[in-house]
Amino acid sequence: LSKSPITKTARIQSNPLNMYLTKVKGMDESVNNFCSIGIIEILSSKWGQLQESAQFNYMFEVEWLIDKYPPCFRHLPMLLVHQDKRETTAQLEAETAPYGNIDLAKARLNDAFGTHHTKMMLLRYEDTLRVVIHTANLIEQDWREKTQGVWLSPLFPLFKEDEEPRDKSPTKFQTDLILYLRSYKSKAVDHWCELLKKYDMSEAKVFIIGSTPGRHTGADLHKFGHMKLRKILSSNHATCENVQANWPVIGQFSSIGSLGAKSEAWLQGEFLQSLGTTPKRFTAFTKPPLKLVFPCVEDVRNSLEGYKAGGSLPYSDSTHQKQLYLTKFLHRWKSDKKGRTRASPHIKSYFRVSPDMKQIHYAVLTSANLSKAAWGGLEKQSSQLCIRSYELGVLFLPKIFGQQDTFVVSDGLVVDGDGEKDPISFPVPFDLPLTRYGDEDQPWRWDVCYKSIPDSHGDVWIPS
Ligand SMILES: O=C(O)c1c[nH]c2c(Br)cccc2c1=O
Repeated sequence: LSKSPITKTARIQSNPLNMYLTKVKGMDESVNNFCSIGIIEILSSKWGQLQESAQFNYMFEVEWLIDKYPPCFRHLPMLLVHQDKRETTAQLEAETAPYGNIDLAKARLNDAFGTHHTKMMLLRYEDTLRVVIHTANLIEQDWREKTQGVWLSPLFPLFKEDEEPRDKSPTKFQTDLILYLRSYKSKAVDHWCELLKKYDMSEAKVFIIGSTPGRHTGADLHKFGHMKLRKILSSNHATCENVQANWPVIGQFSSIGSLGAKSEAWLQGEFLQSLGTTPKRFTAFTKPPLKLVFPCVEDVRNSLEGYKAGGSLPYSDSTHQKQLYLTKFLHRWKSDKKGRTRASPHIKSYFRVSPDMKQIHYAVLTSANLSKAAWGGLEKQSSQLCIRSYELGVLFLPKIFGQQDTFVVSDGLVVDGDGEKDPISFPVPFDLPLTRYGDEDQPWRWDVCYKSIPDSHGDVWIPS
């Protein structure tokens, strides 16, 4: 370790979590070297000879996507899984018509409030398969100047001929991913379920947190949404001696739904109950502090994209006016330590941290914004969970990664120690401690005019 007494460099394992942030165009290398990755690298031929792939997402630019694959892979079979809405289907049918190798699969929705948010790539190589769960739409602007999150699975090997295929993951990753995929009830998606079964996923160390539209009850009550998270956080996988009731829950997202007239209705009710669950039996369930991270108008105005970044932050004023209580929970998007303050957030991440913000009990990377449609709303005396959208995320628990109790928060001064015993730091996308909204700060709303102060491009924002 360095000799000089002042610079404390902690030996921290580099990236055993396989958790990345997306590269930001135009940012200096230090930003783009810290746990960063781009779509070209994800799809690179360095991982092996691709055979076929599936892209689950919400927004697609087909020509742009094809161009991100290595030329030698662009003719291979590709499945695009998208939401079953007229305009999306029409657009995709038109854009994929010229390509004979691209098939489409619809994710049926039960109602107009549901969305297919899930962002996942399934990449099958000659004798390995990779799962990528992330937060970016398959459009150029989502991968250029925003902060997005990407979890890369290991390259799962095929089971050997004489091996009995079974879920060897310590987190039941394979079982839960297939259960989620079966909910599409789609032949094309079922093809991938059959493929996934052939791979040894013992190295998958994250838990699947998926949401699928429906009213989940009985044995399914804890299979999806915030109730799945509650179930895992109450299991011994989540045992953590250090965690206390006063450890805050942090939610960070790029959109907010209608959460009810009072915070106790859902936000500080069932949602915080789930995210604040621990295996410890505290006397009564004491609500932990809740801190929310969502860009204020100034954060958007000063971003690399300027007000246009707000086009991907679809929080509506009419919704906000019904839940002004939210403002007291809100914190700004600030990421100076990672040089990402101006890279507007489209990532969604949730944490439980120590009051001094140096230890992390758990981390979630997901497509799910702060909404009941995504996480689910309990009904019928909490006997059923109503979910409207498809969402997919992964939960990181320190124990599964061989940590004693928690992940640590690296303040950037890290040396790539790869010793098994070195603590693991989680690449938290924003600065800790958090920065509260100032008295004059307002949450960004995409249907409000901002014309008194021009943005970083000299533009104003006049929503149509
Ligand atoms: O989670 C996502 O990917 C998104 C969901 N809904 C959106 C709307 Br509505 C308008 C603009 C951008 C998005 C978006 O990015």
